[in-house]
Amino acid sequence: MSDLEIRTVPEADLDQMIVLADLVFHGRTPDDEYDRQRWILRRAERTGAYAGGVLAGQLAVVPMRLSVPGALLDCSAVTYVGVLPTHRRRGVLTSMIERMHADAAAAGRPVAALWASQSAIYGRYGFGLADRIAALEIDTRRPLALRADPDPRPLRFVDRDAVPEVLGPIHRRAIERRPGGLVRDAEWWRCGIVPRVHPEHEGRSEPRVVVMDGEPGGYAVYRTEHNGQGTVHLEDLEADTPAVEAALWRFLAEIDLTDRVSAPTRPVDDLLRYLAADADQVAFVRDEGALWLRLIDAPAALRARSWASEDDLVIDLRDARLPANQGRWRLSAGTCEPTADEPDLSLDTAELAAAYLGGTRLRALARAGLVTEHTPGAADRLDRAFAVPLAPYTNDDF
Ligand SMILES: CC(=O)SCCNC(=O)CCNC(=O)[C@H](O)C(C)(C)COP(=O)(O)OP(=O)(O)OC[C@H]1O[C@@H](n2cnc3c(N)ncnc32)[C@H](O)[C@@H]1OP(=O)(O)O
Repeated sequence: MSDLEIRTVPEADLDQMIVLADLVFHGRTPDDEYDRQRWILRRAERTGAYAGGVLAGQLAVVPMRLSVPGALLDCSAVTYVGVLPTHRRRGVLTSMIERMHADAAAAGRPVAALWASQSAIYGRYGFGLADRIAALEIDTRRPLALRADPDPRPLRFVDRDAVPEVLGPIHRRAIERRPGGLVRDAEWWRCGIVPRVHPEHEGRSEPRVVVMDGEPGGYAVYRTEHNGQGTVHLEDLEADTPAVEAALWRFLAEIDLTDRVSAPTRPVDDLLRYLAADADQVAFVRDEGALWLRLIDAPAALRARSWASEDDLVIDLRDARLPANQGRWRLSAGTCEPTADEPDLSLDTAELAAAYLGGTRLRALARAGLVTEHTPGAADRLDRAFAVPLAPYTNDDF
């Protein structure tokens, strides 16, 4: 590490960041994607590890707001992490994470979040896997029979320019109901979400956006593909009510010249699994880790989130990297105060982060030996306090 300098990446080096990302992720950013990548990086706080003027490592933070139970919190959304294969395993990532921790604390952001390329990387830095996404496949060779009546109002297509204004309020209501979402401003809708390009989109249509106007409302963003078999690839769907949601699923299932809907990034408690009259028609093909969360200021994060029970208990929190979080805290709705009382529960900050959005049970972590109960039933009590009506869900690519 001694030959490396950790400093902010100037705007002049943005293209170097894209080249480094291509190198470590084994890809090639298409020419028409460079502008969008530069746009993301310009918005970001950029950390570089320079070896003799050459960018050998990088980490970007996009300041965003994350929905947590009952609140929206300022969040460091960490992305673009990479270290040259010639410089790996010398502590470069660790140095960049330390800087990210310090910057997030200085900016007063209580949490940081990321999508991990590999699960083995981020636990050591205090990140816990806070939510998961499910992949659904619908066989639409036969009509999609539903157990509830779809909202009969008409749907309409939306032009790309109108997306922030029309979809924005629906998405905002969705993330206020369900933790794990990120607030999307108009620029993010325009550049970050709808036109996003992935290699897997090759051969697929442009994103199509369909909406049911008014309140309750809802929208779906999807692409189609016809390659022997016609497929509808769903990217995003939010609805205010089950009836609107049913109408959107019915629409997607009935698109002519297609016989399959693939929805790879749905909530684990997606309503369609319960709405479908023939459960075999909707296959739950996979679930995988989504958002990793880091409690930068654990007391502030704990005070901010709502509680589902009237209880109070003492936790003994370990945090090797952010000592301000460390110690005994008495928790109840809206409070997190230091205490000298004996703890009911001891746990590491990564486990608390995993449980924070309500998507991971402390009871399960205690059974796995990752959380220690000093008072029998304490894990269940904190689970009851952290309980959420809808499973946390993140479908924001950053
Ligand atoms: C949010 C995102 O952007 S996720 C994308 C992450 N980037 C990638 O996966 C691209 C390819 N990989 C890389 O660029 C690098 O290998 C990185 C960024 C994952 C790691 O960078 P490095 O500088 O090598 O990490 P560093 O040397 O600080 O490692 C710290 C510790 O993590 C461990 N570690 C790092 N990467 C991994 C990994 N992929 N799997 C398991 N352990 C790992 C190291 O062994 C080391 O452990 P130790 O402290 O017990 O010795």
